[in-house]
Amino acid sequence: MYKILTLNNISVKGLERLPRDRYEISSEIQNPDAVLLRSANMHGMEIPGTLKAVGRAGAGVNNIPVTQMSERGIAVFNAPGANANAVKELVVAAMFLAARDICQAWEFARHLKGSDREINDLTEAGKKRFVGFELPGRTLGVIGLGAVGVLVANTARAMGMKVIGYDPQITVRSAWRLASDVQPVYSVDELMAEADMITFHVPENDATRGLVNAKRLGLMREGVVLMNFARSGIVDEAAVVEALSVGKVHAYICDFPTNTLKDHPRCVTLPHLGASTHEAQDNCAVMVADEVREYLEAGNVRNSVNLPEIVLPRAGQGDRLTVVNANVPNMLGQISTAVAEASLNIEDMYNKAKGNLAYTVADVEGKITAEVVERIRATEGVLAVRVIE
Ligand SMILES: NC(=O)C1=CN([C@@H]2O[C@H](COP(=O)(O)OP(=O)(O)OC[C@H]3O[C@@H](n4cnc5c(N)ncnc54)[C@H](O)[C@@H]3O)[C@@H](O)[C@H]2O)C=CC1
Ligand SMILES: O=C(O)CCC(=O)C(=O)O
Repeated sequence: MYKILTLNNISVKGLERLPRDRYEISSEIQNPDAVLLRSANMHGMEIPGTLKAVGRAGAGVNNIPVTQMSERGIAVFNAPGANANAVKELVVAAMFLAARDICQAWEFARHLKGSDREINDLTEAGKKRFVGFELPGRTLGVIGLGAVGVLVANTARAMGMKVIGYDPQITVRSAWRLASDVQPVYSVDELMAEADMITFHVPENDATRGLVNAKRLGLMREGVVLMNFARSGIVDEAAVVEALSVGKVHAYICDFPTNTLKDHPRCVTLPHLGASTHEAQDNCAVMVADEVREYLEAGNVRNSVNLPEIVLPRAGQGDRLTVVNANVPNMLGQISTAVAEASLNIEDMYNKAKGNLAYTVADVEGKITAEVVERIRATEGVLAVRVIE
């Protein structure tokens, strides 16, 4: 029986992928084989010695101590693209919220007092405060052209906007999907200087933290609109509030309320709703549950952020050995020697590296003994060993 610890509510559609005769799932389980979560913060959490996999039902993994997981040979999975449409739709909504001052106008209307005639008079007198602008012809800058950024860029093009994009590590898959008339720029500064509206779709990491700061705000056009549905840390909030207060930034719409932002009249903060649609929750949960199940039951790796992609069809009737190890020389030699010296023939084998880690899957003829496992486990650089019958 595999034990799954959930740290957030995971859609039932996803949990249904883990059959109850093989999986015990609870938010309080001890000694879990895997953790499933959404935005729960795993930093500082005691990592159970039994843990083999972490499944993030979403895109961003900055709430997971990935380095620490890698050091223990624990696979971390996510659900790339599974919530991208949900985020895109909210970003498109944000563009209209900002262009037409919809939240501010609604707030004005909600506070009107008097008879309906008086309210009508106040409405007609007050509406000039909310004259907006239209999107066609405006320039949208998209930083990060991955699953979300590509959808946002393509939709903005379809709405008649000029779109410029920056992503020095764009994948071939994203490049294929991106509308051909989205124009690339080659630096963040260039994008910031040329856009009327800017949207961020990058992970939060050392390279993107503080991406928007006072210096960069100085490069932007007067009355620029900023939208952040990526992570709060990529924006220096104090600098943005200052720029909002002097009118340099027309509006900041984001998914991350803080005390600095939530009451500012030109800032709209939503409660991290980007992925909060039934469809996205189902998509993410199904994708990540399938990935974790395939890893636990077959040792195959799909969509891991720290292990290489390895999907090896099962060869023969014998055991499958899986080893996570440091990506250093002679690991494969030592693993296969341990197997060979136990007189086990390897029928099929796959080894691949990703960053600091390497992963090996080997199907052998016959049973792998506890002695072989212990020998491999004791090898310097080996982080995790499993035998799948
Ligand atoms: N508000 C919400 O509920 C959600 C927020 N997110 C956030 O949005 C981020 C992006 O999501 P996806 O598009 O699904 O991820 P993705 O991994 O498909 O795309 C991220 C893109 O950013 C690019 N990138 C990385 N560093 C960059 C840099 N320094 N400058 C420019 N581009 C850079 C990558 O090359 C990649 O193409 C996630 O990491 C997550 O933090 C994602 C989904 C939901
Ligand atoms: O699960 C959620 O609601 C948050 C989604 C998110 O932030 C992500 O996928 O990176």
